[in-house]
Amino acid sequence: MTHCVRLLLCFLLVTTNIFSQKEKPSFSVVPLGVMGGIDEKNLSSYLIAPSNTTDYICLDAGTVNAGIEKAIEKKTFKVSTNEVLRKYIKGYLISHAHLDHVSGLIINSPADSSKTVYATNKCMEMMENHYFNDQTWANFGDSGPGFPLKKYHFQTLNLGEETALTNTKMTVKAFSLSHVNPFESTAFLVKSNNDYALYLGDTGPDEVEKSNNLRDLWTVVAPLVKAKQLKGIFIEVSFPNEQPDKFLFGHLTPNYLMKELHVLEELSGKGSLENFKIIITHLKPPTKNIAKIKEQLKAQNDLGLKIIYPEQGKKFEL
Ligand SMILES: Nc1ncnc2c1ncn2[C@@H]1O[C@@H]2COP(=O)(O)O[C@H]2[C@H]1O
Repeated sequence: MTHCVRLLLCFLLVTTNIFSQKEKPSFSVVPLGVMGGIDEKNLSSYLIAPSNTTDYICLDAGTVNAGIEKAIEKKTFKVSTNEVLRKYIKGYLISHAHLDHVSGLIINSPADSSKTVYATNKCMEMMENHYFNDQTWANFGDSGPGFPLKKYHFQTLNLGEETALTNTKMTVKAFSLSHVNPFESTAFLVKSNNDYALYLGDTGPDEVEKSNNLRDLWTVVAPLVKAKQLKGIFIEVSFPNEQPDKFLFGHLTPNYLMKELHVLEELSGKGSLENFKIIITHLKPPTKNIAKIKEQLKAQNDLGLKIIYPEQGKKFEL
């Protein structure tokens, strides 16, 4: 073998290795529901697991059963609906107690297996007092009113504290969001090995909510963006830019999303969001508004974001 050929082989080996390392995914995501209303078969709910495992945590649970069925139809899962529900889903992280984020959990609870439901204090109180209260629904939890059936362990998350997600190798940290101040929603920073995914429940922009919650969150995750450890951000855009601030109801538009992500970029460094994966959640019907949101985001994407529109039942990697 000539010297040149040896050099070429070395170069190929090194570059293939670099590229394969760079592209190695950390998380598998299966959206069970992606819309911000009104279709009850397709409301906010995202399964996330370390890549190549079926140890999923469900981020919000607006739609569960219909989403699993769609995933089976799309050949994402090759087992029964019951097996996905009972065995693959190891727990639920609930961002806030609005019905479009919890109705799937409530309706599926009689058929579910024993697992943990994680939420911050106020959200947990609302779920206990208004849903799993032995009146509007049987109390499948292990605390709260009536006769707790103890199927679910209700685990309250302390803000900013790293908490293990039982039966997975992932952990989570919760951060407060504002969804029509003073009503709170939550962002979840999920960790697997040394990589992270950030999921935001419904949120308004700081400017409209008169809050620092998003700036505080960007400050926490900016070093992870810089270090390329944050693999993607799930964030909502509910309305097109034409929606007046007074009718935002604690949500974002393309203008406000881009404003917020510019704050993140200021903190993480110029160019740091190029090709960064932003998964757009909670698009609200009608269809013409959704088309408008997509056009506006495309036109306003001056950060070079890789914008992803998740599809119900279709798996993707981060
Ligand atoms: N004051 C209001 N008037 C009309 N609709 C509202 C009002 N507050 C909330 N909503 C709607 O109720 C929905 C509840 O879920 P969302 O936060 O996704 O979006 C909210 C709005 O679409």
